[in-house]
Amino acid sequence: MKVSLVREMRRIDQAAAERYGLPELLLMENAGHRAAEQMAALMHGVKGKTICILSGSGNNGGDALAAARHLFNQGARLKLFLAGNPDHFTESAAGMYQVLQKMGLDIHRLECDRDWDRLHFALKLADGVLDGILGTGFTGELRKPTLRVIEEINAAGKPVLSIDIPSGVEADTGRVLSVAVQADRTLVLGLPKPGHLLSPGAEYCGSWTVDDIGLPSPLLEEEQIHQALLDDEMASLLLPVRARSAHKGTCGRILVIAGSRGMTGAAALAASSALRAGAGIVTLAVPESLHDLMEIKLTEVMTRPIPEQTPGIFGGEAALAALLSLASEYDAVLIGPGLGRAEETMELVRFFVAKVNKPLVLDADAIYAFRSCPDDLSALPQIPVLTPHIGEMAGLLGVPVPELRESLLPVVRDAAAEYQSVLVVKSECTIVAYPDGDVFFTTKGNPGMATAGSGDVLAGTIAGLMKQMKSALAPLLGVYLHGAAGDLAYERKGEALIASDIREALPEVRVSFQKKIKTNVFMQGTRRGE
Ligand SMILES: NC(=O)C1=CN([C@@H]2O[C@H](COP(=O)(O)OP(=O)(O)OC[C@H]3O[C@@H](n4cnc5c(N)ncnc54)[C@H](O)[C@@H]3O)[C@@H](O)[C@H]2O)[C@@H](O)CC1
Ligand SMILES: [K+]
Repeated sequence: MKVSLVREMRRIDQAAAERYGLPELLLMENAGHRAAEQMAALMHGVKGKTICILSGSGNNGGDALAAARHLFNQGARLKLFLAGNPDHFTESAAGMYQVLQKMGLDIHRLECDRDWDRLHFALKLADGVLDGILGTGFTGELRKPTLRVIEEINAAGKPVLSIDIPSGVEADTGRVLSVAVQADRTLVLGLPKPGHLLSPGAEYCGSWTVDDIGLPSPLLEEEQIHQALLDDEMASLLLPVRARSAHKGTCGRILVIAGSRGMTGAAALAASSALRAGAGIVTLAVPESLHDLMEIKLTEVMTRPIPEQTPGIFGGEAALAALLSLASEYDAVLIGPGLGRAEETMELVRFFVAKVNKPLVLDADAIYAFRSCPDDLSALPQIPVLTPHIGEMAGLLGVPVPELRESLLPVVRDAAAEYQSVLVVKSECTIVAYPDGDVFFTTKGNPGMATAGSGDVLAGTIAGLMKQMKSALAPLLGVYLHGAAGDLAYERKGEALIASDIREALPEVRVSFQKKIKTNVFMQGTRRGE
């Protein structure tokens, strides 16, 4: 499913009217009808229940006013408030407002203290709240009265359904500069927006469902929209099917360059995750003094000692020559987990990646190696995949983390183009950005995955997939499988999950996903046969 920016959603809206003859009022009516249905689901029926409806004067308010009519028809008792100016109603919202007036429904304005008291008590007595104050038309800081309404809603603690997006969340960025409605559910109209996915906005949405409100599907699948969800549908298209004639060589020979004294675990996790992702052969290159230890630690992963200058860390010309010669025998290379940040190691990383011409994943300290020279990334012989967490991404860009978070999507998109790299930026919602401008948002994952080694497992998973599919697409499937494995591990271990639990859940996720795909194909087949 695509993810749309506000201007793209407006363009879709306009095209629906101009190219398909679907007027805005009709879409609003659909949105209102769906919102009433969702409200009934949230409240386990609305008949005889009191619902407090907050409407703004934009089209988000129009949706709420349309919903009000349906809820009234279904026997709900309504308390309607206008958190906006009736003189500023959009044409469609004004249309919905007039219908309610003709039905004899009172809509209270919020002007004097008595009005605010009325709102306060209505919220106190309500069984549920419908939030149609602000939608995609809102950016920046809230005006004072709107801020007060939202604070009243949140303080009441009633079940809340937000229409399109919780009021106060900026749709393009997920920013919440003042406050936002804390929704239990959000009915997303048309397509999800970045604000439903990125923090902090995502945390205000509760569970969300997307409804196309009757918009023609060709508009929702437009090629000009360059954001998409990394969902089951996309993963099922990406998942490679292994040929019966496959052997370990065809499934990928992956070289992992990782580890230093004190960080051998990162190396072991990354290498073994590459195998769990289905790679045929994985070799872990480590500084020679750590080699014997790694041989004991790992069974299926092969190990190679690399000459060292300083015990237990990578560095020096002999190491560079050894790594380049070794890499020539492999299909893809992962460099970075647990390398440490010694200057000789950083130098080795920069020389190595400038010379190696293989599908390449740079993780952790290998990303740090480019901190003072990120532009060098664009001159590499390959388009590397970088897997920074948000702090590492901010470090690479030389901006503070809060600043990066505020405009994560455009900044990461620009950086991917500028550095000619695929950026996998890990956070509550990991995003994958390609140099051509395409950006993908994760739908899987959980807070339990914020644990040491989780990133090593992801880097290994991506590298492990690189020969099994088009290497440029491996980050997408890798992020999806890692997130899904993390969810499975979370189900079993909760917040006590550790990185190897994610790795060990990878096979099960892949098997169950393969089964699902087969069932779907089978069902499509029988439907076609009918
Ligand atoms: N294709 C679609 O997605 C459709 C969208 N519709 C709805 O239309 C919404 C967008 O409508 P609009 O563009 O009219 O915008 P909104 O209704 O989201 O917001 C506009 C209102 O917000 C107020 N506002 C703006 N900034 C403010 C601030 N800082 N503090 C307080 N108030 C502020 C404005 O005064 C205006 O009244 C969507 O979110 C959705 O709910 C639907 O009506 C049907 C079709
Ligand atoms: K809203």
